[in-house]
Amino acid sequence: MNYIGTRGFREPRTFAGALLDGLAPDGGLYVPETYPTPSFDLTAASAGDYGLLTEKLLTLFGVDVLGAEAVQKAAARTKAAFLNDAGKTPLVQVEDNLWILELWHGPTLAFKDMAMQMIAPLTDAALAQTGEKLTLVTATSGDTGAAAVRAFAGSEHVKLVVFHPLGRVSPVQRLQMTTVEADNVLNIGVEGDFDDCQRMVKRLLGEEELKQNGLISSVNSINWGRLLGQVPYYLAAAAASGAEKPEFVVPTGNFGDAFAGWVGRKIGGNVGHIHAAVNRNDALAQAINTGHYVRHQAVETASVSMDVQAPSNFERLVFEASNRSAEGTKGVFDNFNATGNVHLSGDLQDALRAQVTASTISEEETAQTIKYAHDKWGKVICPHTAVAIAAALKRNDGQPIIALSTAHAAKFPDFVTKALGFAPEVPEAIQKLHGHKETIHSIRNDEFAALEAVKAFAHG
Ligand SMILES: N[C@@H](CCOP(=O)(O)O)C(=O)O
Repeated sequence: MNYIGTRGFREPRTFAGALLDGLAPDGGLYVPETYPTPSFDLTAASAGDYGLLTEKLLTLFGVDVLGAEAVQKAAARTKAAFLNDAGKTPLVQVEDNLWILELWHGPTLAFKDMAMQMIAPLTDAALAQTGEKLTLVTATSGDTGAAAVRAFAGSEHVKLVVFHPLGRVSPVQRLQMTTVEADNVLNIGVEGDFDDCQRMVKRLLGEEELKQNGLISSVNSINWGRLLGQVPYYLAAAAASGAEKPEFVVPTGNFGDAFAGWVGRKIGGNVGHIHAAVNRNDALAQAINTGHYVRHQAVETASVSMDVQAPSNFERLVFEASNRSAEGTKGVFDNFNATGNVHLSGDLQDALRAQVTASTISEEETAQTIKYAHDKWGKVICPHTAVAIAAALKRNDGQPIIALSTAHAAKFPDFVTKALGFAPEVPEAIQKLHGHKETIHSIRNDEFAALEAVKAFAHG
């Protein structure tokens, strides 16, 4: 199993190569050369042990180049982050045809833990093979950074740099990143928004100066390894629901999670339609629904981790929807990067909509849905989950729907308290964050400043 780039890069890369590159050298995103066909029954496999399902999937996607031991360790760690306190698939049925998949039982109380806990040991194994050191640069609107810091803090061969938009992640998310004392972690606060941070990361990945000092990659969902860690839970949830091809409604920022669901369906899993639910930062939904892909300044919302206006994984969807046209994909994203305003062809629009649909949820609807979920089902949900459930309730036509619940409500206490009239219960993992020293290195919104900060840290 080899990987190729969405913009034409065709030198075969193994999984280990794609993991340690992050982005393809021409700026494209890695995808499998062809999607594998499992020789095992995906539905039956996922009804059983989540660790075993993950092991099989990782092997199917060529992760076994890193050895069976690394695959087993990675699968065991993602399983620990996935299962609920009772050791079960965290799928909760709230209506006849509506389930909530609670993906926040990992150490930082967000769905990012599953993939991050999985790729940390895989990264160690890949580095053990090459004997090299690695700097990971990562952009976050809150949850990715916290999960990455947790997974990589103290790692011997990895230095981790996390860029977050200053003042634009929740206080809990910030504390999860900035109170971890580890010499191999640098938290950078950028005077900008998430899209600025993500642009910096992509730029840094191509910096020759940094490459001279060792490998450089990212643990954002631009990295195929990150995305792969999010495929198993679609299969496990579909199996646990007992429904035939349930639709998944995914709260969406960088579009990695929704694309992972798409992959689950592509390889023949019991995964039905994928619907992306976005907040007011809805460039993705506008692109899919109107054909206009326009870059806007991100606005601040309650579902802060979804404040993304240039979702990286839209590129993978465009690549697949255009019958894997690297030329067409490159054209769309070169144009978007240069002008911030692209009109997608009618054929491409149709093809995109055949793969994924999308809708926008307002702040008011988000607050109302938090209240509704509590009053109707006794569930206290976070604003991101509320965006998904609001979209799911609008789509509910009697078809089975699984809405993804991506974070614990206590990570966003202010908005949830306002919506409910009382504060969500605070788990011990969050209580423990208070009273520690925070370390943040602030920079202006400037790529040169980002390069200087990473160089000083990576070379130090
Ligand atoms: N929602 C994210 C933004 C980065 O997304 P990723 O899936 O590409 O890591 C966050 O919480 O940081």
